[in-house]
Amino acid sequence: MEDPWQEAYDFAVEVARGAGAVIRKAAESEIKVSTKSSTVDLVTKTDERVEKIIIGSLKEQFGEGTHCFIGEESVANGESCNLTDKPTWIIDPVDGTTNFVHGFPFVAVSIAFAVNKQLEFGVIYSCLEDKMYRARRGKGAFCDDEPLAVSDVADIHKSIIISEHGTDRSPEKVKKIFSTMQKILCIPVHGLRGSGTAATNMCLVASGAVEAFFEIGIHCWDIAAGAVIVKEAGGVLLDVDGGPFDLMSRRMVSANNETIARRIIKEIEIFDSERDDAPVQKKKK
Ligand SMILES: O=P(O)(O)O[C@H]1[C@H](O)[C@@H](O)[C@H](O)[C@@H](O)[C@@H]1O
Ligand SMILES: [Mg+2]
Repeated sequence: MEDPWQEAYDFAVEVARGAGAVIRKAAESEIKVSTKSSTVDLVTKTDERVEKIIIGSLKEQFGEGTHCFIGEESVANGESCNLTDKPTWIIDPVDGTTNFVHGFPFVAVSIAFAVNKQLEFGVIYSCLEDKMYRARRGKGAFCDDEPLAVSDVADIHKSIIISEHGTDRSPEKVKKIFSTMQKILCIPVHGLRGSGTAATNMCLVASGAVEAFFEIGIHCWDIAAGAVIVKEAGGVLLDVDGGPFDLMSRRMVSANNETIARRIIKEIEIFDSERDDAPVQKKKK
């Protein structure tokens, strides 16, 4: 078959749009909040409901047996987080749950699709802004129907860099995060930013609004769709140690070019973050 995944890509766009409409509606009512890995790792009924809607629609369309699913809330409820060679959907139903809870206006639905562990496409619907970002491997990245291109800034002094604080507040990690940010700010760069959603941050790299986004502690569902979008917009993805990007490693630098990425990497104070695909019995509580 010449183009086996086009139908899946088109369907993912429609599913993401529908999921975003559910989130927008839910944002109008009272939001009940629970916590997951820490007291600042928030989850709501909407996260769970939207994930069920997305996975339910995908299963109905493509069948249960042939496709696999890695979803943020399913993993939180004990399902496996192993990426195999099978066609696999990687889903963050509400990226930016803290923003959603507080009414901070960046919340995204993130859906990616991988085959043979290679990301084939990514769809990110920034649902409060009503912007649909999408990219297919080898076929370009778009916001709505406009092609996306990363910024051409090569001088770090003329850049804006995004990072986030994540949801692990152990003092030694927070210290490293702030020390890294301080060093980057003092390069100096034009500014540091953060939208509160990794998916949206990657769209900002892809659209040229910022030069880079890096984070340690994110999960595969936060960045899988964004990884395709950044790459197809002409950007680069690296590990925070300068090695190749590894989707399951929970760390990443995405940038408009390698010069900017490697300049940031020089300043990053790396800390341990257990891999998404770590064997379950070995996972720390
Ligand atoms: O809002 P969720 O889906 O939990 O994802 C956020 C993640 O939990 C945080 O660690 C990151 O800093 C945010 O950028 C994520 O997008
Ligand atoms: Mg997320």
